[in-house]
Amino acid sequence: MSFSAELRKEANPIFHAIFEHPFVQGIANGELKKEQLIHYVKQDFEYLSSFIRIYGIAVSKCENREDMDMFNQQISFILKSEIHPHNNFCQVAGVPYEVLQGYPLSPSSHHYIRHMLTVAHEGTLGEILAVLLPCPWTYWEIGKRILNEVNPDRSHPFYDWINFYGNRTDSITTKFCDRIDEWAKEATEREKEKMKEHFLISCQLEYMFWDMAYKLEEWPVKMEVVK
Ligand SMILES: Cc1ncc(C[n+]2csc(CCO)c2C)c(N)n1
Repeated sequence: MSFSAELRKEANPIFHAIFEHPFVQGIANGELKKEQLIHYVKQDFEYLSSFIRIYGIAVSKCENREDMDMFNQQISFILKSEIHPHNNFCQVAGVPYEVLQGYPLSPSSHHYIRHMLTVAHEGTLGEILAVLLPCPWTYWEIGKRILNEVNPDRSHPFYDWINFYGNRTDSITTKFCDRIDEWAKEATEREKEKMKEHFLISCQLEYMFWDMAYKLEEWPVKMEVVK
C-alpha cells in the first residue's frame, strides 16, 4: 500500500465524520442558515490567506523548480479561483464578499492555522505536504460524494460550490499524494510517523472548522476589535 493510501485508511473515521457533519449535510441538502454561511466565509477568507503564506514557506524549503512550480500554481489557484465557492455562499446569504473580509480568527480556525504554521516552520517538505493534504483531499471527496448522492441541478443553491470541488480531474490531491509517496520512499520511520500525525491532526481540524462554522463558534469572552 502506498504511503498516501495508508494515510487515507487511518483517517477514514475522520473523513466519515466530516461527510456526516451537519454543515456538510447542509451543503448537500441546501439547508444552511445565513449566519452559518457568513461565519464560514469570514473564517475561510482568513484561512486561505494563511494557506497562501504557508505555501510561501513551503517554497522557501523546495530544492527543485518542479516543487516550486507545484506550490506556485496552488498560490495562483487560491488567489484567482477559490473566490468562486465563497461567492456562491455570499450570494445565498445575500451579502457582498467584501464585507466579510478582515475578521479575527475564531478558536478552531486559529488552532488549525497555527498547527500548519508550526509544521511549515519546523518541518521538512514531506511534513509540510502531510499537514496541508487534508485541505484539498477532504473537499474533493465531499464534492464528489455530493455529486454522486444528490446529483444537484442548477436550481440547487450550492450547485457552484459542489461542482467547483467535486468536478476536478487534474486534482491537486493527486499531485500532493504522488509527491508525498515519492518523499516517503526516502524518509525515515520517525519522519513518516510525524507526517502521519500532522496529517491526522489536520483531518481533525478540518472537522472542527465545519463545526466552528455550524455553531458560530466565538472566543469565550467577547473582545472589542482594536482598530
Ligand atoms: C478550512 C478549509 N479547508 C479546505 C478548503 C479547500 N481548499 C482550500 S485551499 C485549497 C487548494 C489547495 O491548494 C483547497 C482545496 C477550504 N477552502 N477551507
